[in-house]
This record gives sequence, C-alpha cells and structure tokens, in this order.
Amino acid sequence: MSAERDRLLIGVTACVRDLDRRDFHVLSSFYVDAVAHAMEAVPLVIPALGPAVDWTTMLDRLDGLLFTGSPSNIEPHHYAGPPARDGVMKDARRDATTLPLIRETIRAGVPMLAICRGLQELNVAYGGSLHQHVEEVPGRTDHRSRDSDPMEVRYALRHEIAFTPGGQLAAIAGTDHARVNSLHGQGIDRLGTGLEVEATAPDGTIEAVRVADAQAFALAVQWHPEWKATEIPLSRAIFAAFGDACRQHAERRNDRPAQAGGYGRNRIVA
Ligand SMILES: N[C@@H](CCC(=O)NCCCC(=O)O)C(=O)O
Repeated sequence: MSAERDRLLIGVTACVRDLDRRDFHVLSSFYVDAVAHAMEAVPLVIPALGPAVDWTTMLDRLDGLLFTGSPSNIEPHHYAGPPARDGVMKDARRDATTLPLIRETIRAGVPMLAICRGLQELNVAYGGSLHQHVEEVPGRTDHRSRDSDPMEVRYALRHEIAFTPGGQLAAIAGTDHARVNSLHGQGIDRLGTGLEVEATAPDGTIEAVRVADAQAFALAVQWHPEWKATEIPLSRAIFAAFGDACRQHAERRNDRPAQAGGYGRNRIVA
C-alpha cells in the first residue's frame, strides 16, 4: 500500500451559507490546512445535511472528526435559551448536523477535536447551555475579535489560560498555562453532563473541555489552534495528540473483522 493510502481520513464539519442565491457548504481554509499540514492527513468536508447523512456509514470510514468554528451561533432553542437578538448569524442545518453527529461520534469511539463553535456544540450536545454574549456577563472580559482587523491581529495570542492540573491538555501542552487567541462572543454557561473542564481564562470563561468517559480522544477548545497550526507549539501539540489518537483508532479498527453496518468495518486494502 502506498504511503498516500495510509494517510488518515479526517472529517471536517461545514456550515451552510447563502452565496450568489444558492446554498454553499463552506468552512475556513484554516481547518483543512491544519488537517493537511499539521496532521499530514486527508481532510474530508462533511456537508451540513442534517439527518440525510448516514452517520454509521460515515463514521465507519473516518479516522477522526474535527468540529470546526464558525461565525454563526447555535440556535438557543437547543439549550432552552432566550431567543437570539436580531441580526445574530445562525445556521439551523449545521446545528441539525453537528449536534447529533457529536453524540454519534463519541458513541462510536471515533476520536474528535472540537474548536470554538465546535466546543459550544459539544457542550450543548451534552445538555449544557451557553452565554450568548460573554462580554455582558458580570466579571467577564470581551473575547471577541474585530472582523475588520487583519488576520494577524484577529488571531494574535490575546489572553492567558490555565490548564486543569493533572488534566489531558496540561499533559499535551507539558505546562500549566499558555496564551491563546480569542474569536468568540459566546461561551459555556452550564457545563454539559459528563464534560470536564480542561482549561479556563482568568475571567472564569471555560476555555477547554473533555468528555470524561469517552472511549477515544474527545477534546474541545474555545480558541483556534488551526491558526498557524504547524508553528505555534501548543497548536502543534494538540494536532499531534489528536493525530496519534486517530492513528490508534485506525489501527484498532483495521484489526477488527468486517461487519455489515457496525462500527468495526475493515478498510478496503489493495
Ligand atoms: N459564533 C460563535 C463561535 C465562534 C467561532 O467559532 N468563531 C470562529 C470564527 C472563524 C471561523 O469560522 O473559523 C461565537 O461567537 O461564540
């Protein structure tokens, strides 16, 4: 088998945007670049088709899933929150795809990494709720970036985070604190059942969580490691740890006999 065929296949979630009077399934190139370069894996864009996607077939073939960030917000009815203010960007079809897909991914034991909106989706998928405007919560700072700023400014490392002592992220990072970028207006309010906090900002905002009883890697961060993923040491470490977990999952699955419709299907080899 060629080295190219050995590469990991990583699903990356897409948003739906109305562009030129049609819907496009889109995502920032930073995520696919991070998968291609920091993980040396093959990114496969997962369209936001909601229940039309056959999760079992998809999860049988993927080595891992990256739940991406997005300018849009989760519709508050998913966490019994008050209606969003006028003008807030939403994406019902992404919600209808990622919320069940996260639960299914973890149930299937497929490794996952979630970033920004992805972290918020994981929290909501596990029964948690969100602050819709973190900057208005007493004691909190403004975690948003300015859309008009150049990317180097928007993605600049902006604030400290402290890793939970003894946590998975502290082990991945090899330190107890780091500086991260910040491009979000929403954040975790009530923590989802079964999630554990892995990092916090000085104002108390939850910056990273993990699914406590997941069979495989299931980590989510509120910042953006996909930015300069091959250059920033913490980002490199996160994608390396995710890649290791995906490789182990691929190896375990390839050892299992083929099943018709289960999560143990062998990959087709030449
Ligand atoms: N809209 C939510 C989530 C923030 C988020 O994921 N930002 C990423 C923007 C850039 C990108 O598409 O990658 C919030 O504001 O909290």
